[in-house]
Amino acid sequence: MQDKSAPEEFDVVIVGRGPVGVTLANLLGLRGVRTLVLEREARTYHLPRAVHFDDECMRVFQTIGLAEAILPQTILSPGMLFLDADGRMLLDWSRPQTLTPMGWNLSYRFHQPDLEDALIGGLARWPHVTLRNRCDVFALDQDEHGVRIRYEDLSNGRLSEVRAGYVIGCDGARSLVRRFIGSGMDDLGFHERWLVIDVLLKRERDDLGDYSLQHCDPRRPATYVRGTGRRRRWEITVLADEDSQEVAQPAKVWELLSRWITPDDAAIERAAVYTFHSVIAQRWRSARLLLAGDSAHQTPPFLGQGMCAGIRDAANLAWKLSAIIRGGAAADLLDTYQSERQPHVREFIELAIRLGGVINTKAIEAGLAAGKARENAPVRLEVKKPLLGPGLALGDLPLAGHLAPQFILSDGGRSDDQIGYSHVLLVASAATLSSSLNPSQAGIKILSSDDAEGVGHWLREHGIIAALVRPDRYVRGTARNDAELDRLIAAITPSTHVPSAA
Ligand SMILES: O=C(O)CCc1cccc(O)c1
Repeated sequence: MQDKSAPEEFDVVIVGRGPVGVTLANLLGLRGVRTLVLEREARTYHLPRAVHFDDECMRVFQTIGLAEAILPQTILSPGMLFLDADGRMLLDWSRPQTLTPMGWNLSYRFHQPDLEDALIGGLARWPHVTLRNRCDVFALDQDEHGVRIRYEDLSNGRLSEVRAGYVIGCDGARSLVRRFIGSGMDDLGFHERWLVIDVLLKRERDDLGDYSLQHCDPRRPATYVRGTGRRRRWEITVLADEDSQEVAQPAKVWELLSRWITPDDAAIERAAVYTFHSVIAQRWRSARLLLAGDSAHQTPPFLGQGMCAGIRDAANLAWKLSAIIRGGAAADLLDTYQSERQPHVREFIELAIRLGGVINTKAIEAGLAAGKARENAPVRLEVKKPLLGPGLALGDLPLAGHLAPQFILSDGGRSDDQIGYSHVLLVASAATLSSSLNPSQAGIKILSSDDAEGVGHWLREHGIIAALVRPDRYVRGTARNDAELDRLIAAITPSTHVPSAA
């Protein structure tokens, strides 16, 4: 008979029910990992925070089977224009309106509460995933077997404890889990107060446009972002001598908005001063405690990449956790989490800071290495996706650490749906594999030109005969010849593959 006083056991406890925590919970749910999400607040925070995500994020939402639920809640972003104080275009960051190699559009705008509802709704599919709201974690004690998590149920003041193999802090900028890890923060130097104003238009205002706008007026830089439906956001710099509370008062807010809208046009949903930081935690892991999302890194918003970085953390981390918990992989697999993700997120934060420099000073050439400004023409900005940092990628091989594309299957479907959240070996023909090499025995799926014609084209384009792609869709390694293919398959030890879900 079970000892009634024994605490409940989970494989993973996630602290924080924001988009990063709940995406992670869905990924772990997919892999059969027993997961508990503990959230301090009662229900979805009803005000918007993040407003933009990219094609890679949508691919993660596809992986957890929620892209179709999320897509109707989004609008496509045509991009962002940087204008000088006289309205002349300095920098053009238009986005193609076609599908990218990820199989999705490059840029989506959304209302965060809608996204959170879809992600939280998705948890109901996993009987082994539990969400507890109004549960405030206050203590984490690690021993060699796991972590003891103590929390207060804020609805009745009752203290409870559970045990877990791992605790992931998706608990935001002021993370409690980070405090228990004892991590300091590397400061990348950008800390600015901005007034963030969300409004609901009372009537259509097509003249405001669909592009996001950066008003690079050194006197008072400002950002405009078109949201979904009638939602619009302005972010306006707070000047050095201004008081954060006073500048957020309705009269002052309307004064600042007056060049674009008046109270006849819109109602203010929220106006609050935020300090945008650029920091990265020095330690993302201490044994069984890990960080993901804003607890690990914070960026100025100018690239719209803050939440995206956290979703990437979740996609990188979940398959590694499940390989350890369900596949018997060694725990040092988790050492590759920070080493891979930190340089990647750092590159995005540094670019966002440089963009912030453009917005503040108009100094395009100083701010960006994006090409020379042509006479009377804006510089075009193209943002390249960074590479994964050092970790599992077989770095001396082509494409290692890059994202692999998603292919259209012969039956019209999408390759990620066939592959799932698993490793896959891309080969021109399954016959390429000698009988002694059997990746499927190691739980690795195989996708060939027979399944999707694009596979062969892509391999030829890069001069390779095979590519091993991880569950988070990053290329782990490739092969240019049979010897390299042998090496690639040998690298897929049972310690790092993800077993099929129960
Ligand atoms: O790329 C877009 O359309 C919006 C990105 C964004 C979101 C929020 C603030 C900001 O400065 C940029």
